[in-house]
Amino acid sequence: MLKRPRPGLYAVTPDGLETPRLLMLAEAALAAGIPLLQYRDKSGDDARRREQATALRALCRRHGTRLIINDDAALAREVDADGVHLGGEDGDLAAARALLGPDKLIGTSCYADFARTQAAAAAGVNYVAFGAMYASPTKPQAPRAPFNLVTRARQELPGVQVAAIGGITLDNAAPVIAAGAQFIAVITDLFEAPDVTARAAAYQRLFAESAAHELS
Ligand SMILES: Cc1ncc(COP(=O)(O)OP(=O)(O)O)c(N)n1
Ligand SMILES: Cc1ncsc1CCOP(=O)(O)O
Ligand SMILES: [Mg+2]
Repeated sequence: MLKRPRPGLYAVTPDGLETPRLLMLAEAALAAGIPLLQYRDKSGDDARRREQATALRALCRRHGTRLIINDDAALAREVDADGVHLGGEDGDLAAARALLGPDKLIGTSCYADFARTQAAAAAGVNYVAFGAMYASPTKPQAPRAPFNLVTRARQELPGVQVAAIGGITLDNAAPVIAAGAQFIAVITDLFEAPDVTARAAAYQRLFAESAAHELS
């Protein structure tokens, strides 16, 4: 059976980078021992996406981090990634499961919509993502999601893991984790940090601290 990724930072790559810079930034984040990395490139350049996804696949394997491909189940299958992330307009969840099989991760955006969350859980996704939690520099128009959706999903859908995204920074992540988010998905605050490895490690420490809190 598919092992669930441990809670932690879910690094999402900035859009439109040249391959050397993409790999340098990804490697810096992976060096902190994060559970998940998403390749998110909206360029529509299929050859470049295939080349970059393949290179990230090798990098992630070396670091023991799961690689998730944004938007594109066929590319996830082609490069043997660990899974795919699909938003509301990115294709059918059941079709992605049929294509990828039972051992790959499928995550989906649920925005601020709990009915969509329940339907996604019934369709067999591995994780749901809520957001934007805060105003996002990457997606300023993204609608905001209340923290209580995160808590509700944890309580009502224990078979599904919960991610949160949108405007998250090291300074505002703690309440999102306290609400129950198992994955904190970050672009700007991670990849624009002066030291990406140190920033990723600081996010990882937030999860370690919250786990220690739960035990005490
Ligand atoms: C972890 C995570 N959550 C949400 C999204 C957003 O997906 P989507 O709504 O399809 O928007 P794009 O990222 O494709 O622009 C995500 N990518 N990852
Ligand atoms: C892809 C996506 N979906 C909702 S907000 C967002 C962007 C997250 O990026 P940032 O961490 O820079 O706010
Ligand atoms: Mg999408």
